[in-house]
Amino acid sequence: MASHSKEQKNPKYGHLPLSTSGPLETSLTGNALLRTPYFNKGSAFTKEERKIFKLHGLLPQNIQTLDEQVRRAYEQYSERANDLAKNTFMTSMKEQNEVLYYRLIQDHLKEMFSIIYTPTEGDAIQNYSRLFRRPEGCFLNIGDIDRVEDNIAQWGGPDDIDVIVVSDGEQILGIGDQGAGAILISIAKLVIYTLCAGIHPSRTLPVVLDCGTNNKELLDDELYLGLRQPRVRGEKYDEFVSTFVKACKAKYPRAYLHFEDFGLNNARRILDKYQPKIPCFNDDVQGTGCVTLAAIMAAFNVNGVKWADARFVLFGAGTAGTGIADQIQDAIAHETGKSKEEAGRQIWCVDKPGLLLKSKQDQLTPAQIQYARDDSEWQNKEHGDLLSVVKEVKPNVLVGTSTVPGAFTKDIVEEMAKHVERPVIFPLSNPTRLHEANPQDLFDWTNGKVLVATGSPFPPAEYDGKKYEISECNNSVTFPGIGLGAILSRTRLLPASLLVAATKALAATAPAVKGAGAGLLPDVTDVREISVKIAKEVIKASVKEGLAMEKDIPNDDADLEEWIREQMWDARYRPLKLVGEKEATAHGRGEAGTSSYRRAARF
Ligand SMILES: NC(=O)c1ccc[n+]([C@@H]2O[C@H](COP(=O)([O-])OP(=O)(O)OC[C@H]3O[C@@H](n4cnc5c(N)ncnc54)[C@H](O)[C@@H]3O)[C@@H](O)[C@H]2O)c1
Ligand SMILES: O=C(O)C[C@H](O)C(=O)O
Ligand SMILES: [Mg+2]
Repeated sequence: MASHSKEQKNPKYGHLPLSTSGPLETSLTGNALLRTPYFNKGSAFTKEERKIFKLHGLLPQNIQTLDEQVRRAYEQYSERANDLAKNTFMTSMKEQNEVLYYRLIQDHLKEMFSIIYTPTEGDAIQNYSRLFRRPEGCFLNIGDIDRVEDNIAQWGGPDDIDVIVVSDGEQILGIGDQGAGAILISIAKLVIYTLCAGIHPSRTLPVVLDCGTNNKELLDDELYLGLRQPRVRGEKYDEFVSTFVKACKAKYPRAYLHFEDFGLNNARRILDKYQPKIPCFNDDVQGTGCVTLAAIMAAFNVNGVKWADARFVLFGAGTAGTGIADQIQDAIAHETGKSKEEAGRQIWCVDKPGLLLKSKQDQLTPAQIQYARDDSEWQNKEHGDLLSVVKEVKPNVLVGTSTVPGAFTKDIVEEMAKHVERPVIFPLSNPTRLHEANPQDLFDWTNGKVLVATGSPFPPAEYDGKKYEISECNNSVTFPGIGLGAILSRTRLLPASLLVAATKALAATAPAVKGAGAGLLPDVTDVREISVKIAKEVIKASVKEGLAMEKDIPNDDADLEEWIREQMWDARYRPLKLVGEKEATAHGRGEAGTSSYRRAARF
């Protein structure tokens, strides 16, 4: 056992273990208790609880186990006609009984991951205003900046929130501007934090920054729920983001801030501004970079390519593409001792106008500029399209974050396979229909030589009578563990060194070396254990950098892992303890903000 005590030593920054065992305290009874998803056990309330919490007459007589409830719920789920209907079923389940919701997913993780997350969540986001039944999360209005702090404050006291996921909805997956529907990406990412890293579900806060939308379909839709106006940009936008960040810092000083699916012109800029000031993370830039780098490391272990010689072509040099480029550049520099500038010369970025060139610098974003090539290298060489670049560069690795479906054509892939023995090809654009290539085609076009990973889940490919697992190279493999490490160490900042530690921890778990047919990255069913490993390395790196505010972190590796596991929330019913009656609040999170609810939520 880890040697920490359960007392709160320093209420502001010191030790506050996220214990997840023992009774939950609540003042709710009767219908109010049944309607509070965090406490509701439905038919699983025990005889004793039914008496104490005044539930007689409100439930059928038979008392059931969580397993029995899961069986029934799974039958209901299975009867839904399509993936989107399954997604909405799961949303209702979450609104009724949180433990049952998470247990149901945990027991059918492989099957349900794509329903509650990418790609089906993308469809739910596109249909947000049509499928809407009940609000969840915090909706901030750019027209009402003065209210931001009050709005944020509604989720409890300074110790009550561990992680905030925020999106402004401008670039949701590869489906563009989804306005207020972006609240669902914040919610989905938080579900993954809980599911994959045991982050306590009541200590999370999903937020959408509603800045308007430029999506004409939404603006024309009379049922659209967000601000019906063009996106606000410029100073007002920056003031909105900055007010939001300040409010988070003021109200929840211990919370870790995760930015998701911001537009190309804002994602990197916002990260660069806040990364030196608060513990924050941009999932599309950094999470994607970490998981892709780990997958490349795994691929190099299989095909024996050396970092010093490797050539990379990145197609779609936007938020994710340049995030990946940065991680690759750092890895080359670290592995070979080359300068960053030299390392960058092994990376070729292709975007809409073709290869990024220095002569076009004024059209490039600051994140792209460092990868722009000297025009002199390309005189008399074709560089306007991906095939020409592949012909010249002869890359070992080709990554797609372009949102252009089918962009990795047979010609391009065959050209790549002519020059390298085992091409590494990652079509990463989500959702599924936007992938640059289908993994089965990649196997067929390369005579089974390709090493592949994809942004969304795919079934195994088959070649020459053999099955090949297709690993999901999605930031969901990394961000939960990074968040867990950041939260438990209460890291003051999240600099690159902590992300390097996370990437190495993930790469060390790669199964591909174990034999042909295995994927490059671990399977989603192993993700909780992988999150422990990632969190452990993030925590150690935070301590090493002098950034950890948590004082009670065990030194010994085994103790540290145990300490992490102990604080991970798990979907099971805990005994309830009545502590003085009150009514539930309207927003359905229980008595958020009152001490009894919060005590209950933590202990
Ligand atoms: N697998 C993952 O974990 C993961 C993570 C983040 C993003 N993504 C996916 O990557 C894609 C891009 O996301 P983003 O946030 O970087 O978006 P973005 O808008 O910031 O970047 C997209 C880039 O692709 C370029 N592009 C568009 N059309 C092109 C074309 N015809 N040729 C070449 N380049 C073209 C754009 O100019 C832009 O630079 C999305 O589909 C997203 O779902 C996947
Ligand atoms: O949300 C995902 O599935 C991954 C990534 O953050 C994306 O924007 O595509
Ligand atoms: Mg994203």
